[in-house]
Amino acid sequence: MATCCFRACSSLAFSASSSKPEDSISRRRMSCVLLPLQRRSFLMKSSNGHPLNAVSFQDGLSENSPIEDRIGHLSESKHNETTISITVVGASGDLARKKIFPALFALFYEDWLPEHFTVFGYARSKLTDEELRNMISGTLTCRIDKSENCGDKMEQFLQRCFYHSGQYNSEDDFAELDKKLKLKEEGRKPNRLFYLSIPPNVFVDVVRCASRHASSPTGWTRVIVEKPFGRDSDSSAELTRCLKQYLSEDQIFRIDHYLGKELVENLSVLRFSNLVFEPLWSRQYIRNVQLIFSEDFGTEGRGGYFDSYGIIRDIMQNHLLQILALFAMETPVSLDAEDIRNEKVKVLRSMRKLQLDDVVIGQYKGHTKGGKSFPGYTDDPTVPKNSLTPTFAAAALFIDNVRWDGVPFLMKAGKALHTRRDQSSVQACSRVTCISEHSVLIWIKQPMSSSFVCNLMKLFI
Ligand SMILES: NC(=O)C1=CN([C@@H]2O[C@H](COP(=O)(O)OP(=O)(O)OC[C@H]3O[C@@H](n4cnc5c(N)ncnc54)[C@H](OP(=O)(O)O)[C@@H]3O)[C@@H](O)[C@H]2O)C=CC1
Ligand SMILES: O=C1O[C@H](COP(=O)(O)O)[C@@H](O)[C@H](O)[C@H]1O
Repeated sequence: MATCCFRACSSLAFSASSSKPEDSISRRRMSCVLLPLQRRSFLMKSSNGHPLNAVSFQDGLSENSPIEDRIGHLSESKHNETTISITVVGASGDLARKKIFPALFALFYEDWLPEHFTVFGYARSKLTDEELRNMISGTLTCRIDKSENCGDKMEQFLQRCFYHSGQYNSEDDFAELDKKLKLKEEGRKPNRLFYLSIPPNVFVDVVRCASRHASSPTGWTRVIVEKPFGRDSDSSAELTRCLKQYLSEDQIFRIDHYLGKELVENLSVLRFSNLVFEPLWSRQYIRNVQLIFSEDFGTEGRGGYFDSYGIIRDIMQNHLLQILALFAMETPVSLDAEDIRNEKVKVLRSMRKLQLDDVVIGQYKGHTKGGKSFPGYTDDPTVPKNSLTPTFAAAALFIDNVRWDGVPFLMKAGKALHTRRDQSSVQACSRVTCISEHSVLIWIKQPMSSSFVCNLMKLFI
């Protein structure tokens, strides 16, 4: 169940980041969303069994009234109503700005948030509510099918966004956040969601502080955790152990947003629902598989997170490995999340231990092109000058099973490369018929309509 929600949530949250109108959020995918927030029907129940009733949004007493008065007064009339408070922790950062706030706006625009909800940004940076709104308003787009009243809707959404500055390990700061949340919740039964858009080394601090001082007293409390989940197996296990001191497993939603890319979601359907592909999907016809992540911009101020992890932990170990597993797995018993996960695990367990000789790493340097200068990785002020963190890596991986024996899975990932960012692709090339370069080319970042190119002539020669 949790996996289903996490996949759906990631698709929902991140499909909102594109500015292309054809990327409209599909209602099909929304039907399995992490936040069961459909305003009109509210048939789904939250994890603690409370229904998410429709609520009305009224301001109640004036801002100047004491908090207790406001809450006390309102709770008489609203104690049966439910509200949701979404706190984006790390609100000043790249992910929050580019993807999370736009995704929340898209939900709001499409009426998928309950009538009463509040969004809080939380980070150490000192910002006012207005500064947060200015920051995020630049990334909100009306890329949804109909863009009527978009400006009004943006304004309404921004008015529901607030900011609280605090340290990630300060219980006092989270207690202050709790007071502000209560004020906005106005006596309604609150459900609270914390989206951890921060480097993993502060996950546990935040979860400790939030669960002790800012969890919902009567509704559910859930936490979305971003990858990477630790630096290695030991730290990943330790992270899970620590999180579980404060949360039960069904409160934790782990996200890999590449699973939400439309084509990644459709990879299983492509394979298992099209009889033409499945017989060709093996060492017999596929010479190699390439998974390429290529961005034409660098860290741009994200060194605080990136430098401790590097490109392998940022992209390869999670996004690309997830795609590899989906690409290579055997037919699952069903397309249910658990069944797919079981098949993916089998692929990962069949993988040969990576040899150093099969890996290349690098770091981008500054250069000048056409009179314009491009900074190197260590020119980024958030990166230590002597950093050796890789920003590029390429590796040849092998799966030692009957289907894939001897077929290299080539992974490449890099920041600040020459190629444009929409050139991530999965390539498969027929062993027998690879006259030109590609037999099957799957674009991950492109909209569905132009993202799958299949040269049937070559496949069937
Ligand atoms: N950027 C993206 O596109 C994606 C990112 N992610 C994941 O999201 C998480 C955040 O990524 P992103 O937003 O890019 O990262 P950022 O570097 O932008 O960091 C987010 C915020 O965390 C705080 N921060 C940064 N470095 C540190 C540090 N060393 N210690 C404590 N706080 C710090 C900063 O806020 P302040 O100083 O104000 O407290 C910053 O604004 C990561 O786990 C990443 O893997 C996942 C998918 C996509
Ligand atoms: O997880 C991450 O992904 C982004 C790229 O995501 P995309 O959806 O825009 O392709 C990457 O820039 C970032 O470094 C990484 O943390």
